[in-house]
Amino acid sequence: MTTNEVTKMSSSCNCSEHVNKLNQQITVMRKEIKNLRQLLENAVRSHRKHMTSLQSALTHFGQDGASNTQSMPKTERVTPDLLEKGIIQTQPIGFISSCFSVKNGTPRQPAICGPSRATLQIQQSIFNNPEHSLVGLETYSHIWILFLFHKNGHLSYKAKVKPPRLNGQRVGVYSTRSPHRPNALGLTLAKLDRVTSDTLHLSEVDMIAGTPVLDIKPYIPDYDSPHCRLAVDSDCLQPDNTSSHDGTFCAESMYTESLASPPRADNVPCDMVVERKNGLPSCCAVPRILRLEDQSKAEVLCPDDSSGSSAPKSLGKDLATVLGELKSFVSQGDDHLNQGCSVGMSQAPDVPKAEPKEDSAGPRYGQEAYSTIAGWIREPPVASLEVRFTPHAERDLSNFLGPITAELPESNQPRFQFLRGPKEAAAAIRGVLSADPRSVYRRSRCRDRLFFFTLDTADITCWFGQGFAEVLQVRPVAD
Ligand SMILES: C[S@@+](CC[C@H](N)C(=O)[O-])C[C@H]1O[C@@H](n2cnc3c(N)ncnc32)[C@H](O)[C@@H]1O
Repeated sequence: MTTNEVTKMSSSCNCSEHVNKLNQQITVMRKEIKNLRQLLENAVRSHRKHMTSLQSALTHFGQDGASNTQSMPKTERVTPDLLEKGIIQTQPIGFISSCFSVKNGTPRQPAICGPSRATLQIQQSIFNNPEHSLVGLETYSHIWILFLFHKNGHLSYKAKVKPPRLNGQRVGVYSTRSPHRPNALGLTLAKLDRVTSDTLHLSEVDMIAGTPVLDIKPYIPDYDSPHCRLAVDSDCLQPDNTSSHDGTFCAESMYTESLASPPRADNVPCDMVVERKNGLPSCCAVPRILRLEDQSKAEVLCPDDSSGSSAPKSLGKDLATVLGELKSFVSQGDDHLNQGCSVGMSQAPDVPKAEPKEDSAGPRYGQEAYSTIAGWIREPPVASLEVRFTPHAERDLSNFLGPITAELPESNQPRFQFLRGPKEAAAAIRGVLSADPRSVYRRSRCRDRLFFFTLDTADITCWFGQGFAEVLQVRPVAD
């Protein structure tokens, strides 16, 4: 309805209430038109960008397009001129097979759902012998996975986004892990359970089945965690140390021994304990205090040592004393010790809270924190939920078996493809639901509605109440 029509109507019926209503409707419609225009503009902008990239790629690869990269010699997929412009024709090294088939109900970060399992097979089109590319990787417990958010549905993005855990508040896209970003690239730190030939067996993943993987790299705390970098650097600078002053050299030397999967001591803040290997410090994001049979080798990092030095202090004390010291150190308010550590945080008592730092210069080595994170990561406005199962749902779940093994031969019961059994599935369901997987819209507008998601071969039905999520039914997926 046009403004003229509204005016005409108002003069004929002279009913001010009616006119007010119509005016309100017009305001709403105008807003909607504005939003639509914005969306359209974004879509056109994004389309133009992609056309430009495509055109460059087409020019380079010939008019039949670059999609036939499989038939091209591997070395010719990227040429120096395009590479220099930041344009590469990506080719997935493999595709994820995972226990999550759709985005809904997939953990927002790998750490919230430990048992989430997946496999990744390296494609033959990448290497003639894909298994060769994985030699040595089995010595690492975790790997970085770089992947494409191929199911984003659209390629549009905005400079500010509303992370679900921030309950509607906006922040810059680059301060978040939002899937909707200019180059739809995801980064996940996954646990590497084992390697068989050309296949990686993973857990702690947040990627859906079919996700194209562009690259993998070993997770090396000495390079990737600022806490560990400090440990390595400070030790390398000791005058009596035979290694060079280069932290890289130092870090590589100490990893000549392979790291067996260390047991976790979740009650100890990570990155605090340093174990010596080959006379050099080996720090780990997973604390290995339980492995320190020879306690004379144990060292604790004291980043705010009054001497100003951040060098490790030798302890040579028993485990209880070490733990006591760590606890009191933490409770004194040295909140920097835990920042940046994600392993075992949920179980860690006395974990200090991370506040956003006001100092724009940021932390400096040997002075303040090694790394800082936004306060809402650990203290989001959206509280985590208690997760319950109805007796009916528990019975449903107990019917499931893990994948076929020698101990679990064929049977008529429903089976999981990835998860090892009902216990692991229950833990995964708890992980997904306790983090409240609903969108902000659903959380605020669609209360008490049923929520469905698929985990491995099970369809889960649940509902959300005040502060809890309750699983009502666990059924084998229809197909
Ligand atoms: C918030 S992102 C974080 C991913 C990664 N850890 C990161 O930081 O880049 C995780 C969410 O992305 C979505 N997702 C996972 N795989 C996807 C894919 N292939 N395409 C689109 N969305 C995906 C799921 O809904 C999941 O909850």
